[in-house]
Amino acid sequence: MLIFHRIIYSNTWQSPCSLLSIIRRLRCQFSFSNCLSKCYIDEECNDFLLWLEHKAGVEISSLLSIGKFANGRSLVARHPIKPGDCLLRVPYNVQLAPDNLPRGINALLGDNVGNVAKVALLILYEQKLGKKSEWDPYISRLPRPEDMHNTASFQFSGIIQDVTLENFKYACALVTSRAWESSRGVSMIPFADFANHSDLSDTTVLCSEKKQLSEVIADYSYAPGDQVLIRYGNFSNARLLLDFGFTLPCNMYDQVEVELTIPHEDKLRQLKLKLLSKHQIPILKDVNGFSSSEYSSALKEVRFADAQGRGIPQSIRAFARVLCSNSPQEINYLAMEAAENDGRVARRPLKDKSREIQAHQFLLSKITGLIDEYNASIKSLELPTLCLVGKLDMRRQMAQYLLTGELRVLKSAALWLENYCKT
Ligand SMILES: C[S@@+](CC[C@H](N)C(=O)[O-])C[C@H]1O[C@@H](n2cnc3c(N)ncnc32)[C@H](O)[C@@H]1O
Repeated sequence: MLIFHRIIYSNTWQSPCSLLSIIRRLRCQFSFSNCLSKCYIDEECNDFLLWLEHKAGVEISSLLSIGKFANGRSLVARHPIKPGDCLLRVPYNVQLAPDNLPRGINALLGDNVGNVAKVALLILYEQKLGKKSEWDPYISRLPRPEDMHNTASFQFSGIIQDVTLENFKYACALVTSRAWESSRGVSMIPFADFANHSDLSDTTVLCSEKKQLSEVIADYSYAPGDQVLIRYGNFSNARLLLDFGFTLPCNMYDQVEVELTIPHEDKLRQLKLKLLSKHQIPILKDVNGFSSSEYSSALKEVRFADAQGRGIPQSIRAFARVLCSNSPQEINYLAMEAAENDGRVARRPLKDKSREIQAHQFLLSKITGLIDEYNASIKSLELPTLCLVGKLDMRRQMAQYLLTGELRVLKSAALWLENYCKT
């Protein structure tokens, strides 16, 4: 996956000033200032900014420089910054996209080669040119393979000679973790790609087709030395780990994929499956047309345990109601009710309260089972015999953040379900 950007349709785009954004701003400023003491200016990387400005023929940023933090390089305020200031502006002509690939290589690529693979091949091509590459000051400052932790796997197309599977994987990981979706397919945006991510930041990379540039506008005030964090997207820790090689200690976008299945020994299985597929609950099929679970849905943190709150997704509850029905009459009734309303099945509480509670207790037992599994996994990471150092210890911490974040989501759902069953 890639980083998302927003397209600017006018020159006066501003982020909405909602209560959420005010809370985010306060929390962001707290987390920015937390990083201050650990920042060092990366002089070598700032020579690269001068080179980029020279290549672009325009100023890219007068307010930011590249600093070194505990979690790698990042953009840092050079001067006081106020909301609305333009933090950086990178013209399209100094961005790397699939159309930068030399024609000779492009001609060898079939239609099946995607944009990420094309930009990855472009990076490898420029890397091979070394100092002769017009992009060398940028390419040589990209992270090395040993600095990366992405867990995504890739298809190898074997297009260019001397490109090994290992360095192709590395180049694809570079692209997925630091390129933006763009009108040119996928674009590496030098300098902007030194910005680190925070789930709490409202700041994103904006893209103006009219001005042919990408820009970042400040949403907050910064003092010199503050780290400027942007939001790559509303990404869970699982997604961050897979595509970017890091996780956050408390990620507000964490979610857990819950899979439910109708047992094969259930005599009403076929009737239930028919009802579900007829009424907009998609039945999952794997690539071979088989399925180990009939239903899967993303569970997000339930912020208010109060059973009256929005609670867990309606579609999961609907599936549980169908799953727990125990007579053809009950199933027919659900079909009839769906037809009489908006066509969606089992969206209303079952008339028989004890059956409604049963369906929710079934969900609660599933989630409690998952909680036990998560607790066991977290415990196994704490074993004193598991003596990990350096990179491995860092990866252990990433796994811990991932598991504890998902456990938090599961616990919030379990609490909501308990309250629902009680009341
Ligand atoms: C777009 S680059 C940002 C610049 C990068 N830190 C560097 O040194 O070049 C994205 C990468 O930065 C790192 N990163 C970004 N945000 C982070 C965060 N909040 N915590 C830890 N690592 C982060 C991850 O390695 C990620 O793949």
